Amino acid sequence: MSEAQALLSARQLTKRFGGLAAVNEVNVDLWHGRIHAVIGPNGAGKSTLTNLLSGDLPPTSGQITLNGRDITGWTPEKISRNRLGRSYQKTNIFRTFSVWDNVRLAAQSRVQPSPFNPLGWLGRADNMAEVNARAERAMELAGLQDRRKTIAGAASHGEQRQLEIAMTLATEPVVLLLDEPLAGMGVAEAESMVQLLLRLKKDHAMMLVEHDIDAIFTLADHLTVMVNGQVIASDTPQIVRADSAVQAAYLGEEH
Ligand SMILES: Nc1ncnc2c1ncn2[C@@H]1O[C@H](COP(=O)(O)OP(=O)(O)OP(=O)(O)O)[C@@H](O)[C@H]1O
Repeated sequence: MSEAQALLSARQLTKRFGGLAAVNEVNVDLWHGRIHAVIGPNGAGKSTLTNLLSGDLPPTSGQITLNGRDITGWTPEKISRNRLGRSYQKTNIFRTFSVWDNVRLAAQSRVQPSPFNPLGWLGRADNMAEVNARAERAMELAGLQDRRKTIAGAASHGEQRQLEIAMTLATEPVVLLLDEPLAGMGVAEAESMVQLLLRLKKDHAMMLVEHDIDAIFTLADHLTVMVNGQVIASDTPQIVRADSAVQAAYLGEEH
């Protein structure tokens, strides 16, 4: 990979649902060590864009490359094994399991079972050691070392969001797609999540779909604004903030 190559690139990415272009010829580049935030009003196409990049939805047209390889049309599992991780807003959490067991299960998902012995990894001590080490690193990175035994469903809202991120980190992604990690958080929880995202930024290429404008201006190097499936602005947050079309369409007068 050359220095000048984005880790993840989407070109002319389009998703149609019948007559509706939910994502319309969108270009995105995610670079190592940088956070690319995506904002837009409800229905703008942010979740659809995330789903396209993670392989959860096939695009109608356009191309996605990861580390220089064309991954368009790959399954989410294959994309995940190629080091793209996304968080799924709690839907992946086993609420009756401990925080540690959730992270460990996520770490196991990276071990690819052989088609001849799908449970082969179960008896392999070296695999288990690797899985545990990966889970341990993810717990530490996400700041959950003191919550190993906490039952996930009983953890605070903020801790559950940290857990989603830890589960994503357990697959050792280099590209991270995070869907509203600050949603529903109080001031203190949001501040600690911002600090976590700043730590993660150093070693990842990140896309952040987020509504919290203050957090975006703290975190993001690049800001894309979507409206009705289209990108109406994409530049540094400072330049985007000054864009009159953006102010009219999204940010509102208070910004
Ligand atoms: N599976 C689907 N089938 C049909 N239409 C869909 C589907 N998923 C999304 N849409 C439509 O595509 C458009 C974009 O939706 P999307 O959820 O991507 O927007 P969003 O920006 O993430 O919104 P929000 O902020 O509310 O989550 C919306 O008009 C939505 O109704």
